[in-house]
Amino acid sequence: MTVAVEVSDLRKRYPKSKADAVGGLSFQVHAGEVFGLLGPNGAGKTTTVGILTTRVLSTGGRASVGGVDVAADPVGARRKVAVVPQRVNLDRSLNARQNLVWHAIYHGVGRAERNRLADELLDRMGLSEKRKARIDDLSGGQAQRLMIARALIHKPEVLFLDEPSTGLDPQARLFVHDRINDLRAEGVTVVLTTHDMDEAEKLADRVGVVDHGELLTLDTPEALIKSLPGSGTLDASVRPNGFDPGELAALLSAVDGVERVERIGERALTDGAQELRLRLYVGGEAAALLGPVAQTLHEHRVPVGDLALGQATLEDVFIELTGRELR
Ligand SMILES: Nc1ncnc2c1ncn2[C@@H]1O[C@H](COP(=O)(O)OP(=O)(O)OP(=O)(O)O)[C@@H](O)[C@H]1O
Repeated sequence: MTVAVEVSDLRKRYPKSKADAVGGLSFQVHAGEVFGLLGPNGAGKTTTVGILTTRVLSTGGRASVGGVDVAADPVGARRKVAVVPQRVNLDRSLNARQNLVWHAIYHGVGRAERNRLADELLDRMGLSEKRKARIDDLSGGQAQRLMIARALIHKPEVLFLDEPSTGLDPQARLFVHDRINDLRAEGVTVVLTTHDMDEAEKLADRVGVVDHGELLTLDTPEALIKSLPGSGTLDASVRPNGFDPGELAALLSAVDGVERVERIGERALTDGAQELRLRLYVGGEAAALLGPVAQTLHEHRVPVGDLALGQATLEDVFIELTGRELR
């Protein structure tokens, strides 16, 4: 197994800051995998990617891409990587195709090759008809696809994608996901930062969760979900019938096999009554608890609108690790 990205006891403290933005982070990304870097706002993801793409200088530890130490050889490291930032940073004085060609020139790609690659990438990103478009005339999704095309034109070994589908409509999001899967099939290593847990669960081979500049966990999405206490769930929609949510949660937590209960929402029913939605995390087979849970609610005269089996998700893992507080 070849290592594409290596971060070892990496640290970054911004000038005048009292705390480390990245505080001793260590992980490896394998060549050819899609790696999800997850964490709440301010966790240190952008700073870490900034160091790996040579835009931010670290204050301790080591970081390398494609075997090149980013601090010792930033020029060499830049050849190995490409980054698709969250905000559009295309050159507005150039049209869509010219943006690709100029980027290729910057990276020393020969004339015939860069023209061929620009047309091929425009086609692959569904932008052939927009080749002469001004940047300001592109939609958010088209600009994002053009930035991915630009990133790929010098054939990077590692592609960093910062929040690749924020602000995209479902079609554009699926298109970007398909292209990420294509890149994996071609052996390009992809490091994805995202707040979208569905996206991470669907695309990433492994994910690392960071918070306060430290790595909390790293594994495949499936393994992380399995490791969650109570990875099977039961979702119950009930009319509280005088019980407050805490009392109902306590009632259901007392059912043998229920590990914890979370309130996931409420809504007003057409007759004006409130309906409470609760998620029960269970240790064993969730289906075996359908009967006991229904029985407990029935005994306490709590009407049940719906009781359904579910499965914990990466979002549950994320919340369990990083808490519910706003950042
Ligand atoms: N240029 C800077 N100067 C000072 N502090 C900074 C700077 N950039 C980031 N920080 C701080 O470093 C910490 C980590 O920020 P970073 O942007 O790396 O987090 P993040 O995980 O990418 O967050 P988000 O999900 O919101 O993009 C935060 O506390 C942030 O306020």
